[in-house]
Amino acid sequence: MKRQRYTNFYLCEVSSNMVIDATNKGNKSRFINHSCEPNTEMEKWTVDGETRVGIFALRDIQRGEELTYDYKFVQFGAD
Ligand SMILES: C[S@@+](CC[C@H](N)C(=O)[O-])C[C@H]1O[C@@H](n2cnc3c(N)ncnc32)[C@H](O)[C@@H]1O
Repeated sequence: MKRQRYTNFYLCEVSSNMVIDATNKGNKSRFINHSCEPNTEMEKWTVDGETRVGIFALRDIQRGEELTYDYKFVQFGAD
């Protein structure tokens, strides 16, 4: 990815053995940016034995307002 000069990353670690990679394909939630004061949060549910991930509002959100959530960054390496 570094070699191809990607600057936006679309990886979401759901659990220690599950990562959603929305680099090439995904729903609109792939465009939600990070904020330390987010207006949404991500919740992980188990429905009929399957893992589901949902984005839920933390407060009223105005029409046209950017959606954000806290990525809870984990840095791998210096770059
Ligand atoms: C899941 S994508 C979010 C959508 C992306 N901004 C886009 O335009 O496609 C994650 C990437 O967006 C950028 N990003 C997300 N939140 C940011 C922020 N608060 N400040 C600067 N860049 C951010 C980073 O490049 C990150 O790798």
